[in-house]
Amino acid sequence: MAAATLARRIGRSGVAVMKFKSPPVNSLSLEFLTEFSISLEKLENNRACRGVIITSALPKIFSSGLDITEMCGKSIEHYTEFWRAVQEMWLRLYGSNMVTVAAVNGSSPAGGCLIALSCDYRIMAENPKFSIGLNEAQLGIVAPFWFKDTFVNVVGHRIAERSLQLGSLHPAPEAHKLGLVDELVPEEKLMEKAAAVMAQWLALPDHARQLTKTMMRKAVLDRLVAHREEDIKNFISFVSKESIQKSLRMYMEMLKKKKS
Ligand SMILES: CC/C=C\CC/C=C/CC(=O)SCCNC(=O)CCNC(=O)[C@H](O)C(C)(C)COP(=O)(O)OP(=O)(O)OC[C@H]1O[C@@H](n2cnc3c(N)ncnc32)[C@H](O)[C@@H]1OP(=O)(O)O
Repeated sequence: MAAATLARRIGRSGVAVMKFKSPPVNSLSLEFLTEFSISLEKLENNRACRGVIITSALPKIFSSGLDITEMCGKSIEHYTEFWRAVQEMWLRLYGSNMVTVAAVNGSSPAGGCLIALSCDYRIMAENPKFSIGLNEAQLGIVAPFWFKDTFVNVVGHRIAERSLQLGSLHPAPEAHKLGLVDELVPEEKLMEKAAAVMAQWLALPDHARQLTKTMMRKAVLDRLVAHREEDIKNFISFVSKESIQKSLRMYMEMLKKKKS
């Protein structure tokens, strides 16, 4: 597999850097999600690793979100496997005991935004051309409850409600103002800043920080664990509707037309 790549820099600092590299836009295919989850699991089980910085190896794009082609014209079995992989990735990342820092070096719509929101801290390149948000409504689809819960836990109910209903993609300065990202820095300083933030978080005893993180996130994680099969059924019934398939096809066509 060659989708998400992991530069193994778990030196004395105990910090790994994971760089997404799945051209052209780091879309989250089944293969990508599977590799990402396996990489996270390996790091989680590595006692030498206490933190991970997640970033992109591609210019201008952190991740374009779920791979829309995985949700178009496929079988029920495929939708089931795909959605389980999306859930798995989120459960691992949001529930990670490691310190997780997103160094958002490009645009990050929908599932890409979810990855950033699931980290402990988000630093974004201060380029107003880069945007981030849960734009599902713009595609005629609905962000699942656990995307919404993750968003609410970062920005609060009112901002999440407005942003979700409008399917807003916020340019970096606006995302910072809303609290969607914690800091903006010049792109060339992004990794340096991420390492500094990581060092600050790792200065605390792991057990206290981990128990606190669990306390803050457990209810939201438990909700998906308790409703996992129901959530898969919901996804299948939603994505199998002809009206939704039509919306997704039109959106893909719009992306292609935008180029020409
Ligand atoms: C009950 C619950 C039910 C449903 C919930 C489902 C939840 C879904 C969450 C999601 O994540 S949905 C995905 C949302 N993603 C987007 O809306 C992003 C769409 N992409 C873009 O806006 C742009 O591509 C970009 C800003 C990321 C990059 O722009 P640019 O650099 O100009 O590249 P292109 O637009 O030319 O794209 C290159 C190439 O990649 C294809 N592509 C882009 N995004 C996706 C994607 N998410 N999935 C699959 N393919 C994607 C695009 O069509 C181009 O393909 P070509 O064949 O024309 O080269």
